[in-house]
Amino acid sequence: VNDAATTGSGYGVKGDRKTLNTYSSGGTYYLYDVTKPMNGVIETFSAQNRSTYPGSRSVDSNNAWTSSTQGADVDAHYYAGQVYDYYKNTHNRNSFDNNGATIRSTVHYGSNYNNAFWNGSQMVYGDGDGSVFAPLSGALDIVAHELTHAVTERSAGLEYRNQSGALNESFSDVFGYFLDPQDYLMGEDVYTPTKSGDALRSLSNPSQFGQPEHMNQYVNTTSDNGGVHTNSGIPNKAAYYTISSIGKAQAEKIYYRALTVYLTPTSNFSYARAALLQSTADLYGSGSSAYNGVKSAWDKVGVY
Ligand SMILES: Cc1cccc(C(=O)O)c1OC(=O)C1CC1
Ligand SMILES: [Zn+2]
Repeated sequence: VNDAATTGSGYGVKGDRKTLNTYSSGGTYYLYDVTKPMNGVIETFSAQNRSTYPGSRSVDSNNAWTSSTQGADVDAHYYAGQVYDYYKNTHNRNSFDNNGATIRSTVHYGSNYNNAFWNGSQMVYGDGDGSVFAPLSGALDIVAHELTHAVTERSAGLEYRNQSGALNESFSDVFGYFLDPQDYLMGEDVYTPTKSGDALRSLSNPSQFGQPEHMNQYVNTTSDNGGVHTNSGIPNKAAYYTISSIGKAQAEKIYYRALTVYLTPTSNFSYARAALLQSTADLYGSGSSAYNGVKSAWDKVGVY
């Protein structure tokens, strides 16, 4: 029996059918994707509802990943591959470290765990409790959000507190939008599965879910590392104004350049405005409509 890259199929968290890049060895199939360039590997594990990672490799006997508990594994694997492809094809970045680092996800973490996070080496997803969240890897914007935390960590390194932390959060939400641009909502595919129309956050209307959207509404607090998931509403609104005025194609180049060339661990909102304007000038000129779009976006949220 020889080892080989194989193609499987399965159902995601929402019951949607997906084709999967898998691997067969010794008669067992693994969620192990070896199809990416420069040996970039994507691999998915299960914590089997314990609070340890990475847990054990997700396996299947016949490469048909169709059981109800495999949806989280299927989506974590498939969406991580999509995010890899986005960063490679759109920004020529080879994995989160730009050096082909293996992208590892662990699903079924904890019990009824309503969280997802990048732990510094890998992505980790809870199954949710079925009321607040369905399994969290079931949303492409969440997977992109988590993997962008890794990109940020390996580039700007924005410290996860106060304004730099809110920028860290915002860049993850903004790239979540770039991956999943049908709407400006975050996490809507898995948030409150029994209730429609709501989401964790909105880039276009941060205040709809309790976030500020202007600098004069900045929340000074010690909770949540200085309100990083709250104050991200301000740069998120600026991103919304930018995208809706200059379009996604130019916006994503500007945001990627700011994140990887100009931002630093202690950058605040005002520095982010400057970094995005400099990136726009580098790419499209300081007299471009893109430059005016970025400038007016940050003017509107009161950051100078
Ligand atoms: C659900 C959740 C809880 C705590 C932290 C994060 C975090 O990754 O910051 C988190 O994930 C998100 O915010 C993703 C975008 C929906
Ligand atoms: Zn985050």
